[in-house]
Order: sequence, then structure tokens, then C-alpha cells
Amino acid sequence: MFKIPPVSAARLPELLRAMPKAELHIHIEGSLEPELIFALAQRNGLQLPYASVAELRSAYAFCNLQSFLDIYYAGASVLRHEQDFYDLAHAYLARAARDRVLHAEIFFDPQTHTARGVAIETVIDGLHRACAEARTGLGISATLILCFLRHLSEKAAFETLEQAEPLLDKIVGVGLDSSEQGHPPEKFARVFARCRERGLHLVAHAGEEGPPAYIWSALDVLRVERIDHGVQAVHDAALMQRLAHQRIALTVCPLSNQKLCVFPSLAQHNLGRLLDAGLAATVNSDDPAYFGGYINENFTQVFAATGLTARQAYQLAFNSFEASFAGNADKRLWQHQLKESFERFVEHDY
Ligand code: HPA
Ligand SMILES: [Zn+2]
Repeated sequence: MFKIPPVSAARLPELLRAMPKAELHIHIEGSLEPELIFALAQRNGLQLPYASVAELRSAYAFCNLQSFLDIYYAGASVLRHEQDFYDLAHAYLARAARDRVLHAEIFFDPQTHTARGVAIETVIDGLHRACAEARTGLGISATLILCFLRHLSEKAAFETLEQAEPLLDKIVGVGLDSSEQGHPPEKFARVFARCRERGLHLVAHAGEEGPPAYIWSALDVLRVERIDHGVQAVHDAALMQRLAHQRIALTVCPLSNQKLCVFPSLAQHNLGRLLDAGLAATVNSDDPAYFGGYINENFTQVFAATGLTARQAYQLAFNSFEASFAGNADKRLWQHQLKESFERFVEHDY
């Protein structure tokens, strides 16, 4: 890595906002802002159990993953038509582009929608159209990762994969999300093996609230390439060594961890410790409409709370490109743009 001089705390937020980055952990349903929930409810003739945007927002008080998920699935119920999914993804991509996200790998939960009678092609076609248009329209590259809901059965996951089969050219990989505790990765070993045969990339949420054992089995049983969250790895020294040696990326989401009480406070977040141990950590927003901020807010708040440095900012952004499923030519170009943005910033700083 080239030499990065210290940057004053006052100017660090500016650097964090201006630096090119990739976002690898964003649930598109978690970017559904209350305003859009109300607009879509009206467009689709649906009655919401909240009188106003403010009343809905005031219901966003969580103390763990499950209490969040209950509200998150309820919010997603206003998504009915292909245009709804397009509008949702377009809104996120426009917002991400303003945060200097050059590339996004977007999670979606088809089972949340197919359970309500929405066809999987309605979901995938709408999201994919927004991603395809964003490349020229917004100058951002975006791909889709289909997530299986782990609180549902292996059989339901296989059915979802079967429904998605004709649309697999529109997704880059599969993931595993929803309620972690009591739903170990092993439950989905066979469906992940099938996805691997299909040439899909594999990721899974593990070690958000769940134990390090779930990270081990995500790696060894599911054979995933990245771990989503993974912050509980610090409780297992052998696992930390393995993650560091194999450069297995963790997609860390600081504001999500704060809002779901994974850490007592943001100041106690272990992102710095993960980086110090040589892990390929990245910073992401998870569910920005629910957790109080998009990717740049995650960067600026966790840096302010824990005292991370400009050098670590560079490392995090570099990791985000390295860990992405984009082609090598794109990765190198983006990493070059990252280096240039730091050089420009430093030149003006001194
Ligand atoms: O943070 C999360 N964890 C698990 N499932 C999820 N679905 C949306 N966000 C999350
Ligand atoms: Zn997540």
C-alpha cells in the first residue's frame, strides 16, 4: 500500500465520503424508505396500519435481529409489481451513487414476496432492469444476490431455486439471511451445493448474533466465498487466523450492529480489531432505511466513534473492490481510482 499521511479528524469525513467504494451487503428491501412505503401503498391501493410516515418511523425501535425482521417483512408487503421493484432498486442505486459507490452487490429475499403471491420474475425483472439501467444512467455497476430465508425449510429454498432457474443469468450469486440463531448453515448444505454446480457465487450471513461455529460451517459446509457480518469471529482465535490467511472478506455493517445491540455502543465496535488482525473487512449499510444511514453514514459514524485512520479507510475501500464478484479488469480500475482519490485529497490537504 502506498504511504498515506495522517488526515485530521476534522477532514476525515470528507475523505470517507469522497473515496470510491463498493457495497457488498445491502438488502434491497432494507432500503425501502417509509416515504416509499406510503407512496407504494397508495399506488397499490393498500391500507397501512400506520397513519403517517412519522408514526411508521417511530415503530423502528429494535433490540435484536428478530424484532427488526418482523417490521422489515411487514414493510416489504407493499411491493407488488415489477415497477415497484424497479423503483425500489433505482432509489437505492441513485442514493449509493451519491455516496461514491462504484459497484453494488444487492441482496434480495424472493421468498418474502413469493409467499404473498408475487411471481419471482416480477421481483427479479424489476430489480435487474434497475441494475442494467444504472450502469449508463447513474454510472454505477450493480449485480444481484438471491438470499434464501434461513427460518424457512431446505425444501422451500430448493423450490425458490427451481423458480429462479430460468432467471439465473440475472443473478451473480446466492446468500443466506433472516433469523440466525437456531438455523445453522448445515440446514442449507444441499441447496448451496446445487447453486455451486450452477456456477453461482456463494455468501452467507454468519456470526452476526450466532456463534463462531456458524462461520466455520458457512465456510466448510456451504463453501461460501464471503461472510456477511462475521463480527463474532473475534471469540475464536483459530477462526480469526483462518479468515486472515485465506483473505475471506467480512461484510461488516456498523450501524446495523449498533441498532440491533450486537455491541453495547458503536464505540465498542470491533472493526478496528478485525483490521488489526489482518482480516479483509469491508463497511456496508445492511438495511439503511431502518438503521439510520447509508454507506457513508456507516463509514463516518464508525470512524468517529472508534478512531479509525485514513490508512484504514483506504484498506476498507480496497478490500470492498477486492472481495467483490466483479471481473479483475473492473476491480483494478476501481482500485486505481481509489488510489487517485487519496492522492488528490492528500495534495489538497498539505
Ligand atoms: O442483518 C440481517 N441479518 C439477517 N437477515 C437480514 N435481513 C435483512 N437484514 C438482515
Ligand atoms: Zn444483512
